[in-house]
Amino acid sequence: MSRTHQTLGEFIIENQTSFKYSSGELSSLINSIRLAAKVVNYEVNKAGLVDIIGAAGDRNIQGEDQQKLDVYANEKFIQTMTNRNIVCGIASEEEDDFIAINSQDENHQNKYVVLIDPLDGSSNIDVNVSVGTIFSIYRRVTPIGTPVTIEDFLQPGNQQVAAGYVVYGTSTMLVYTTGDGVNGFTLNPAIGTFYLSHPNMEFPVDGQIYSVNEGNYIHFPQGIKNYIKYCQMEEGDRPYTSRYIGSLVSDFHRNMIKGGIYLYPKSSLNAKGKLRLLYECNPMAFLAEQANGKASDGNQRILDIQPTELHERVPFVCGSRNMVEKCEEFIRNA
Ligand SMILES: O=P(O)(O)OC[C@H]1O[C@](O)(COP(=O)(O)O)[C@@H](O)[C@@H]1O
Ligand SMILES: [Mg+2]
Ligand SMILES: [Mg+2]
Repeated sequence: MSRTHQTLGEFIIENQTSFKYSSGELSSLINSIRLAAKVVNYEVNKAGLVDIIGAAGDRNIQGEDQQKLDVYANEKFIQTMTNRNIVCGIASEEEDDFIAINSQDENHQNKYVVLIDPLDGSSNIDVNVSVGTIFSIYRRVTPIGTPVTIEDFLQPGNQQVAAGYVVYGTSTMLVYTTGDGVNGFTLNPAIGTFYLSHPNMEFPVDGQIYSVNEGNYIHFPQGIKNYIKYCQMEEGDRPYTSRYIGSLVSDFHRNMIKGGIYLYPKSSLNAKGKLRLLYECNPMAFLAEQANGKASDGNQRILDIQPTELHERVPFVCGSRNMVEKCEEFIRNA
């Protein structure tokens, strides 16, 4: 039987040369993320049967109760990338500070740092709703063979060399970009191989879905309230459909396929919104732009924001280009 789908491994090798810094190092890094994703997927799929659901008992630096699967996924991704000696530094939602990996060893020639949200959508773990992993990759800016510093992590999103996510849903998919479009790979669990199932993914420029936690409506700025009302009005192709899974990865993935907008605005509850710039908004914004979509904080392009802290938050508006522009218009005119 001739195989119709290319494997992720074949795709990585075939496209290695189209990557301007191509030395095989980034390919090995994506491969190690692929491996860790399979290990985490195995646990996610049997969450409920094994002691992997519920709180782990600790809080992360953001004051959130860490779920057991947050901790497990964090360990697996860090372990895999460290064991394969493929990065010089890692920052994670579940780690207070960045981790330097052998970077002070002058023989250590690794150039990349990775920022990761090991388990996205933690509130959905125990209720069997899809969750994800998000990753963002940069070339270090400090000299090779010297210890990585915070500078290597606080780079604006427009300096990312690769970004992606894994969605653990009805099927498990790995979706990523190296700045040359966005491609999606589906895991065939029977043989543990990812196959190219969604080549050249693109946001439709317009959509009919809006994704926001309307439970926070009264706390939203007037511009956001006006935009939500606009989405709900009987006019033209509206009202749009409201869909909110509560896992950024899953809401983004659906909206990229069907057309839609995801909002996590600032509010009187969270002056800067909830989502983290470095390992949630920057990677999703890079993917969105590579898929002909758009991402901003309501005013400024996410990828041009200069980060100042590892776990800083920003308001997030992301999705189909025309929908994001309409939302920005409401914010400007409020
Ligand atoms: O429950 P809320 O306030 O609507 O927040 C949901 C959002 O928070 C997140 O769960 C934050 O991510 P983590 O689960 O990685 O902390 C997003 O995935 C999701 O979009
Ligand atoms: Mg998250
Ligand atoms: Mg998380």
